[in-house]
Amino acid sequence: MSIHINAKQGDIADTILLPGDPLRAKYIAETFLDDVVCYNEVRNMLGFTGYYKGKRISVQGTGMGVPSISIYIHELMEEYGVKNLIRVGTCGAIQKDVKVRDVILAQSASSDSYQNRKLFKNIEYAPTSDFELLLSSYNEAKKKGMQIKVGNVFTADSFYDENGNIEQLAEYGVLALEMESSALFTISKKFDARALSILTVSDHVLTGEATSSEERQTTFNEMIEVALDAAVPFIEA
Ligand SMILES: O=P(O)(O)O[C@H]1O[C@H](CO)[C@@H](O)[C@H]1O
Ligand SMILES: O=c1cc[nH]c(=O)[nH]1
Repeated sequence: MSIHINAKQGDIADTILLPGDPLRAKYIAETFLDDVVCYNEVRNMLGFTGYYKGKRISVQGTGMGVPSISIYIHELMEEYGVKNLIRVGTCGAIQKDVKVRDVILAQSASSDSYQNRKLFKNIEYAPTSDFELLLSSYNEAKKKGMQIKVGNVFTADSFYDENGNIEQLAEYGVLALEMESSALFTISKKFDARALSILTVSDHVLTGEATSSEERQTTFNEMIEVALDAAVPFIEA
């Protein structure tokens, strides 16, 4: 047991999907996995382990923002030995050619979070996803005929940001805003684990367009299937 996850050793697979929303974790487990066991209900941050195409995999809600995901991934890697972590989240697009419902593979994550500045002091550390997981996901998305985007995302510390510099981020190639990937990429490196974020564009920050909940469900399914199929080659048992 760890402070925020009351699973026993061995309850959590070495490969895990990480949605922000714990109910998305439940949806993924119930829709895509077989022989599912719920291993965590602490704070309702649900975690499940089951089988996908015969391979053992877990799915765990992380909550919203850098502090919340940092707690869960730290405990998953330090206490339970998790080795492959794939965030399956939503984001807001800030480029004209990135459309609502597109799926983005986050190659890297810029951020205004203070966490890495505190950690690295004067160094501008560049949080980067795992290349092998990125490549595997890209190939799976192409196999499924999806228009996948790959690039830098922005991990924002505030959802409602009065001083957000969206235009400059867009000018410098950032594709979308979300709230967890920079911490996921940074902390996973420390634990010598692989990490990637796959994000569905739920809304467009420039135009205000947003998906309906039904549409989101279908697009989420594409993202989840990419994540699961990309993860399979990395699962040992
Ligand atoms: O849909 P999730 O995975 O929670 O991701 C996005 O949605 C939340 C904000 O609404 C933030 O956590 C952001 O990163
Ligand atoms: O963090 C997020 C998620 C969706 N849309 C946004 O603008 N920000």
